[in-house]
Amino acid sequence: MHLFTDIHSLQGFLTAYKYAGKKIGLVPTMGALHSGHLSLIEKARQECDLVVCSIYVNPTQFNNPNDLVHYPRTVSSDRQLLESVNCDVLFLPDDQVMYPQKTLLKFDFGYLEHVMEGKYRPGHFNGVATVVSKLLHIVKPDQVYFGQKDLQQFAVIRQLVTDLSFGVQLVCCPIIREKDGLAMSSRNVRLTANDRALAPLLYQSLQLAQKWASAMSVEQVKEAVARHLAATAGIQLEYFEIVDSYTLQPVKEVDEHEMVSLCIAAYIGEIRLIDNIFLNNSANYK
Ligand SMILES: Nc1ncnc2c1ncn2[C@@H]1O[C@H](COP(=O)(O)OP(=O)(O)OP(=O)(O)O)[C@@H](O)[C@H]1O
Ligand SMILES: CC(C)(CO)[C@@H](O)C(=O)[O-]
Ligand code: BAL
Repeated sequence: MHLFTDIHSLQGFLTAYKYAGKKIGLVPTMGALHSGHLSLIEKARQECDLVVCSIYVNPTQFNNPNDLVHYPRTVSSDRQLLESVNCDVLFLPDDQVMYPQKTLLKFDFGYLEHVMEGKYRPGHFNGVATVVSKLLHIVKPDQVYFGQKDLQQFAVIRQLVTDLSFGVQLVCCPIIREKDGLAMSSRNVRLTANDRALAPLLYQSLQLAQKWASAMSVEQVKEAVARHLAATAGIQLEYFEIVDSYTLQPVKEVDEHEMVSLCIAAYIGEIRLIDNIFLNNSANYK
């Protein structure tokens, strides 16, 4: 695997592939890689001639400084994992490379960021859009791969890519889970043993809500999920929403929308985790 830490050398390397008409796939990550990330690399491996993974813990998307300081960083095992799935290129920039000056960019994603992650993590999507724009400019991939776990991020990036005519194809990959249903996440390693035992409750709540949604109103399902989680000390629900999978806006009735998702965010002890499932019609989400 080729390792690049600066933009000039990376672009020099990629030029030959672009001239030869090779298809380039980009998988942006913040490292501390797990099988969820590797599934994105593997999908890119199947569909592209050259697979580039970026690892960069992007400070501008962290609304909580404590979360940034404690974000797991495991570069040497990340490199081994990337080798194991035949990733071609690792782009590993530092803050000076990505932000040689304080960025003044401001994005406004309107209604897309007034709910859920945007509401509870002010400035988060501005930081995500900034760094994803930079990565797309730097690598100029044909395809870029993201996980459904960050569903709202995917919707924001869809808007960004169209608004700014990036001309890249977005690919949304399914959520990879632990055996007990917990969505894989880099932050899971920060859970205490007790909290790790509680964490599968998030996915269990989504599954219950999916069942309840066939017989109850949206409001009743939301209340039932809140009650279900309130019964467990150690879990603090931040939001549970039933949303249109594209606009991310809360729905009043499930039947009025072609694609609906159930989305949850909660603190398990000190650690904030998110998860979601498609309620219906999950095939071919783009
Ligand atoms: N369990 C998973 N299954 C599939 N894709 C995932 C999973 N977890 C993360 N991803 C995707 O991997 C990409 C990089 O995510 P990131 O590096 O933030 O990892 P993460 O596990 O989501 O970490 P954290 O949630 O702690 O920020 C994103 O597109 C994200 O949606
Ligand atoms: C897309 C991303 C790599 C941007 O920092 C990050 O938000 C993530 O890992 O989902
Ligand atoms: N996976 C989303 C990155 C974040 O939580 O900041």
